[in-house]
Amino acid sequence: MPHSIFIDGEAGTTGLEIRERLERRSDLELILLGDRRRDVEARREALNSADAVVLCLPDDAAREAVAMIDSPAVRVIDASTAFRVDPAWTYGFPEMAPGQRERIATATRVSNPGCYPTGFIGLVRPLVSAGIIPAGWPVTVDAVSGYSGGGKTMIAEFESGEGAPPYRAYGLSLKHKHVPEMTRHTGLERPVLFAPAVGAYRQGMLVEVPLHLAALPASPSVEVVHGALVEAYADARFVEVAALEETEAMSGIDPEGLNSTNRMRLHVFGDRDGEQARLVALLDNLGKGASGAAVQNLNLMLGLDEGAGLA
Ligand SMILES: NC(=O)C1=CN([C@@H]2O[C@H](COP(=O)(O)OP(=O)(O)OC[C@H]3O[C@@H](n4cnc5c(N)ncnc54)[C@H](OP(=O)(O)O)[C@@H]3O)[C@@H](O)[C@H]2O)C=CC1
Ligand SMILES: CC(=O)N[C@@H](CCC(=O)OP(=O)(O)O)C(=O)O
Repeated sequence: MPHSIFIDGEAGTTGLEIRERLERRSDLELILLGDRRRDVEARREALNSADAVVLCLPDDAAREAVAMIDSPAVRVIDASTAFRVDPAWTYGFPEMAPGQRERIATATRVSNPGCYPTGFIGLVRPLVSAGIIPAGWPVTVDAVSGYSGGGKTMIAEFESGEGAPPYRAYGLSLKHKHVPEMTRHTGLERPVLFAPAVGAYRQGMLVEVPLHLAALPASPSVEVVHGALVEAYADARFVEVAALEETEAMSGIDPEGLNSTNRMRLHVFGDRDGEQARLVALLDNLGKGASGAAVQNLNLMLGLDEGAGLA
């Protein structure tokens, strides 16, 4: 019998992309509310009758939805920021650490990572674990996202034709909602300095961590940093590390390069005998950064092939 799945927020940016990935599958059956999607009683019934629910809602609405679930049998994936540093929830980044995939598979509450944190944690956590970046190190992350990262409201702003800028730096208060998540799940002790920006293109992102290698305790080379990432993701299906030869031949990197996939590619730029490196993650904010990751987690929680329905 197919597993029944309810996407709360089915008509939003993230919800629609999840729906597209699920509705062509015969092993899953979607509970769709259509015009009744804002009807609290209809949602309550769907939230309690599905085998698994994926919440694609703003934070407050996600908290309310979780409070509406009485059935202990329902498995929950939340795409919002609400539970990403909540110890009662399992962080849904299967490639993040040994054993994480298994923890997700047996969890009833999984928080789907943010798009920027997926790139940042993907780049930095293995280096902290390997002792290359000390836990107390001050770390900076710069990033640019397509405007779909801001959901329906930002899409409307950029597609209205009413003068949205080609590029906008934001997060200028240094209190972006992703900072606690980035800090917690890398093992860093100081809040990460996060400098995000949004560009006038729909989808895809670059997340970059500049490193002064010579200032780090062991003055690691570009090859040592790259080697630690290669080792961390040796068995990963959706996270890859570009070969140094490939990276060295690149003169630019397109944030749209992995759009419509659930993949993330990590790069280590810099001279092999140099003192600096630029670590850059490329991903689709709506792929591995949101909807693709949610489907990957759903597959794991239902005991299915991790990559079912994913490119
Ligand atoms: N966009 C992205 O790249 C990413 C988004 N996320 C997270 O996913 C979640 C959804 O974001 P996104 O899809 O971009 O947002 P959108 O604004 O595109 O969609 C939000 C959806 O939530 C529904 N909704 C809003 N308030 C309520 C409510 N009180 N009760 C029921 N439904 C409600 C809306 O319904 P209606 O259709 O009726 O308006 C809409 O379908 C957010 O928490 C966001 O932070 C996570 C990673 C990346
Ligand atoms: C361009 C843009 O505005 N992006 C969003 C983040 C998108 C995202 O990942 O939101 P989650 O918190 O749900 O993960 C922002 O910076 O708030």
